[in-house]
Amino acid sequence: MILIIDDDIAVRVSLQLLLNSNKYDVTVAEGPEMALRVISQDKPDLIILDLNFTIETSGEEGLFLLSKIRQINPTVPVILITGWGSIELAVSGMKAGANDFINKPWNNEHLLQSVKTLLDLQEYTSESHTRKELDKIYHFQHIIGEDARMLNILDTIGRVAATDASVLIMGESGTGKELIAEAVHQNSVRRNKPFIKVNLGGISTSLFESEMFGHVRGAFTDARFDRTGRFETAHKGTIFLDEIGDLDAGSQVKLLRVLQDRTYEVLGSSRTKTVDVRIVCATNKDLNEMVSRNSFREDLLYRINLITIHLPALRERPKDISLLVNFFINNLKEIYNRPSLTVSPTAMKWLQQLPLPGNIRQLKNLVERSILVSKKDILETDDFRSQLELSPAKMGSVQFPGVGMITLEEMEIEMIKRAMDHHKNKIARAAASLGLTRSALYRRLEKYQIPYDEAED
Ligand SMILES: Nc1ncnc2c1ncn2[C@@H]1O[C@H](COP(=O)(O)OP(=O)(O)OP(=O)(O)O)[C@@H](O)[C@H]1O
Repeated sequence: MILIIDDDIAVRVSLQLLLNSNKYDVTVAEGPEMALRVISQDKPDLIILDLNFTIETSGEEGLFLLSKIRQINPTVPVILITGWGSIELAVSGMKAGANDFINKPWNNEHLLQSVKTLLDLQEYTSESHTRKELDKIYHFQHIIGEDARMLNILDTIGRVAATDASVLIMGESGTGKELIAEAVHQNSVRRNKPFIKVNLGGISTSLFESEMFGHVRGAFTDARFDRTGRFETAHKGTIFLDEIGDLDAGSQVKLLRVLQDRTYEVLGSSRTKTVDVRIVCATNKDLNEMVSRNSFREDLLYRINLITIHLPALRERPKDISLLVNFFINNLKEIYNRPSLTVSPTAMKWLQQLPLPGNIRQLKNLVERSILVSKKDILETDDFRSQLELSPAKMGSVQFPGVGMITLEEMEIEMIKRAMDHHKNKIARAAASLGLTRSALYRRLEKYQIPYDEAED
């Protein structure tokens, strides 16, 4: 049963009709007292709460009621209804534990989609599965990983793929965000419809609208032909918004509007179009931190993060390194027609100790380059080491201090401290990442009196 809480009879009736005609049982409550009674006695499956439910109270009473609801039932999904002018109220409501918010006047399709998504999500309870079990239920063919955190992630995306919940994938560059986004689509009912990837980092502010919503001929000086926007191409399928943290403030508002109402206008045309898409976003930026710096809109964050996946860096799951290396080798064996290719156990151990700031992408490139350069069937540490030294990822993000700012010795001390810190004082790993032997690292730790624990070796 769905409980609608609103003091406006017109809202109650129209929501009730809409939900009834879509086969949902509905109970209505016009005030807090009745609402709390229904929640305690009848345990609704979902609640729709109008935050501005008494005109004089500017939403305070609604927020208070929400906190009461959460005390009685911490898990029942709550959808808030707010006016466009009170987006801050919606954000406060999300912080207080609501699951979604809809603006008035609402779009029926969007409201029904939100109701269905939240009810579907409630049905799934998490339990741990082995990789074998997951592969029996879902399609994750190209995703390698057996680390417990990866299994958890695969389990989550398998379960939520069937719903229309928005998914936000966070993780460093090269950790497999795009692969996970594709898996969400492939495991959903939308799998036979388009999967459209848009790299938001690569779209300039001036082109954002025309790229995303399309334009008609003559909409602006260079618009010589009609152009179909990405949302229209993705209709009925999934849109993957990559690098969402790179979107400027103006484009954030435009994106928010379409995610909010599922409607947009093609540039140069006054017709409003409706779109039905699943939203999956990815970023390697910390969006929460960006919200606190006011460089990312909080209401937009709440629109995209119903489900958030944090992909671990490869160095946090070193056991997956050997699985990945074998997977890449097996693929490349066929491509390069070298059936006996393999990696020596020592080389495999060495690879597992690498910090790999470029994550899986860097490992994949490293394996491919090493195979191309070495003509041997059994690849040894040196085959990989020589290629790693040429790897752009190794130097990519390094910023050196200006000449005269720091001595070579100070730089060496700093790098050793960082490596020790990064590898949690594990001497062997820190040494490998610095390109030193263990005894060479010990000598330097002694020389510079950097504290270490031999038991950690
Ligand atoms: N779990 C995995 N198993 C096998 N291959 C993987 C896995 N994760 C990533 N890869 C491969 O690593 C490369 C990088 O992955 P992907 O592009 O998905 O990363 P990303 O996190 O989206 O990177 P970026 O942030 O730079 O866009 C791809 O070639 C992908 O096929």
